Amino acid sequence: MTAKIFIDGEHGTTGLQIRTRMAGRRDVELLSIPEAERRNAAMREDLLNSADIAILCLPDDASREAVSMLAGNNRVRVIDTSTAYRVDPSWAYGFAEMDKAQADKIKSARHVANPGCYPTGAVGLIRPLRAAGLLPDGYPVTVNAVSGYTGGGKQLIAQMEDQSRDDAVSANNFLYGLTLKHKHVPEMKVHGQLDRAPLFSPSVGRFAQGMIVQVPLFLEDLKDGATMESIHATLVGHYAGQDIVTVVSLEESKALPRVDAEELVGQDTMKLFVFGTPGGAHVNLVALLDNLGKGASGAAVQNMDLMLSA
Ligand SMILES: NC(=O)C1=CN([C@@H]2O[C@H](COP(=O)(O)OP(=O)(O)OC[C@H]3O[C@@H](n4cnc5c(N)ncnc54)[C@H](OP(=O)(O)O)[C@@H]3O)[C@@H](O)[C@H]2O)C=CC1
Ligand SMILES: CC(=O)N[C@@H](CCC(=O)OP(=O)(O)O)C(=O)O
Repeated sequence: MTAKIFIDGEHGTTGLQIRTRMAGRRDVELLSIPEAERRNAAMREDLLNSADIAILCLPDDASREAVSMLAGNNRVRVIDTSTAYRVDPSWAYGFAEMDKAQADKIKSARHVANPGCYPTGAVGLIRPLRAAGLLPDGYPVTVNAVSGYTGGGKQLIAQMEDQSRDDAVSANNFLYGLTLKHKHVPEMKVHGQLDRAPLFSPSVGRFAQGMIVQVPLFLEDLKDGATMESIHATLVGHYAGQDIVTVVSLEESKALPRVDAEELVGQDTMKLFVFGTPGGAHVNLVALLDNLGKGASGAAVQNMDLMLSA
């Protein structure tokens, strides 16, 4: 049977990338809204209610509005790519590799919240260490990251690419979220299973897609005896049995002169690294992904496929 999919926000950055990934597929029929009508509420409501799965690629408020347009409809399933429902316990968190039970939760869910790009990296690094008891209660977790500028959607893309605009950004690399209240902090805390909110400092570089997320750790403040090797082995064990999140071997990581934020552009996978020196005092956990791949559109398609496989 062909599943009817409506991408609300299909003409935006995330929506377009989902459409590209669906091209040529025979198992799905895309319901589409003309670009000029993208904000036509009556048309959107009609299309949303006609879909088997609605994928929302909208700002938070518009996502909430779309969900309210489906009130009373018990049939349509929803994947929301915004921040609106990511810590809502009645929504399944759409990070299938997060733990062994998550893929089945997504398969059977009516409502799936697609993770944020930065939390995909941060939760991917932190959660296995919390689950294994290596990262103790009270540990002050910090998360530093750089994203390609498509992470900021159409607005930031225009500011970075069109220098004639009044609000053009000329910087090649800038820090933001300087109040340390970024909207991804609650999501990192809840799904990273942290008891303290992490300190999160994001930045943007002058490249379209790609992302590096870093979680540096002091070994002496982890569970007694934690080493670079035991942390690496914990990550390897956690991600065994699937091929979307890979943990790079310590040998391979040791030989790397640098990590390129754009390495996984166009791919829907994520790589995790453990950097440091054997016997040293510190490790740096690093996640590498495409903000629009495993960080958004790739993950949404992965979640859709899980839901369709139920
Ligand atoms: N870009 C990324 O890397 C990631 C994005 N996300 C999330 O995905 C969602 C979409 O982001 P992104 O694609 O980057 O954003 P864009 O700004 O590129 O696209 C958003 C789209 O939604 C449309 N839209 C806005 N308001 C409404 C409304 N009230 N009714 C109907 N359509 C509306 C916009 O139309 P218009 O052109 O008229 O504004 C635009 O087409 C956001 O919640 C974002 O946070 C999640 C992870 C990563
Ligand atoms: C570079 C940039 O601006 N990135 C976005 C996050 C992109 C993302 O993950 O989006 P949502 O969580 O909104 O879905 C930001 O920091 O707000």
